[in-house]
Amino acid sequence: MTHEKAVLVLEDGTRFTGRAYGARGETIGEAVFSTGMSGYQETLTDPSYAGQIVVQTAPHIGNTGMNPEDPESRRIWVAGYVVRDPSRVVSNHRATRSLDDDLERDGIVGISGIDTRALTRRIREVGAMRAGIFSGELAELDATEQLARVTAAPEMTGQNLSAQVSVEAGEVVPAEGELIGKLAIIDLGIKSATVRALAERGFEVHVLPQSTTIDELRALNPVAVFYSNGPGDPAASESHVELLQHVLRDRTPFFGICFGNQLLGRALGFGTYKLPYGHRGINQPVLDKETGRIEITAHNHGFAVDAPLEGVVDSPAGFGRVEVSHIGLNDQVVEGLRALDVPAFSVQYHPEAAAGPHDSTYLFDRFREMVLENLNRASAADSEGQA
Ligand SMILES: NC(=O)CC[C@H](N)C(=O)O
Repeated sequence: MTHEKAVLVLEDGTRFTGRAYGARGETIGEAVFSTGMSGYQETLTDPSYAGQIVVQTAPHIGNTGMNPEDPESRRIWVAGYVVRDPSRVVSNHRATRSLDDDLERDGIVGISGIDTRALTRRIREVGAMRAGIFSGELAELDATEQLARVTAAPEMTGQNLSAQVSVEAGEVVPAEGELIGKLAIIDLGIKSATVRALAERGFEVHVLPQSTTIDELRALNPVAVFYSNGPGDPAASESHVELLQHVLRDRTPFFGICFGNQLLGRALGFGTYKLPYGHRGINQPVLDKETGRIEITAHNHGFAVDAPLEGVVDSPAGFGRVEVSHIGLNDQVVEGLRALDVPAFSVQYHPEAAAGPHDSTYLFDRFREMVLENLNRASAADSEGQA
């Protein structure tokens, strides 16, 4: 355990002095808190956290180390990491490394030993803010200069971060069991648990770069298109919204998760807005309006779709009727959308869990059913055409 000093500075001027943790140096990002008691490996490797300094409200992190099975992507993506009391001992039969090893390997500047409860309350009162962590020599930098560096950084609103996290070239994951067909995933920051859940349901999964064009997509001729979770502001992702509008016009079945839900909302003509401090954790109650069932779900979002919670409305962009399918019960936020005249739906939360409860895996089955129905309808129309 080091006693080297580190400082965390919020853009409202609040300062916390603690110990250096992970890599040394300086990092600036949006400070957000995650209430997950477990699953730090999945949180850290979720590309949706790019650009964010993650504060863990659970005080003791690192106990189970890092293992080769649980990463959600190829690296740690958080811009910075805040832990009250990092575990000094790694104790788990699956662990091959410590959390500290990976934080250092990926150059993640962190801070420990600060009052994470006070910090979380500050974020909850003021809202998500830009923050900086300074350690090594930079911990001694003048406080005014530290604050100036924080406020000079861009805010999360307006940022398009997809290119930073997406694959550069397409990757194919074979289907398990009976093959349904090719599924095109637009990789905006996909997690490996999502790819697995889709491959397990018979899709040959094509993970495509975020820059994929509609001509490239049509050339692949997929049975369906999927938009992943990912970092950044959905309002800054115009090219992905336009691509999705082509997909909807082609009537290719569509499913989206998290960022994918926000982009479906925008493609249908709704707005998106920034939540005061977002939802990040693994025990968020969500109502499925269709069944009346309440699911406990995994969340990680700072933005949300602005659509009427009740009733069926016309898509402002002309894609027919739409309804909000799921509602977050803590604060009545849109947690899912369903189009009634084109084969498309999405959820704002994480049915793939990783980490989190598995209440919502039925959504992958719903998607599979929708794709199969669409294929049956197309082949029935074909044989009618031949008769
Ligand atoms: N996990 C996600 O896909 C996050 C989506 C978006 N970046 C948000 O913060 O709301």
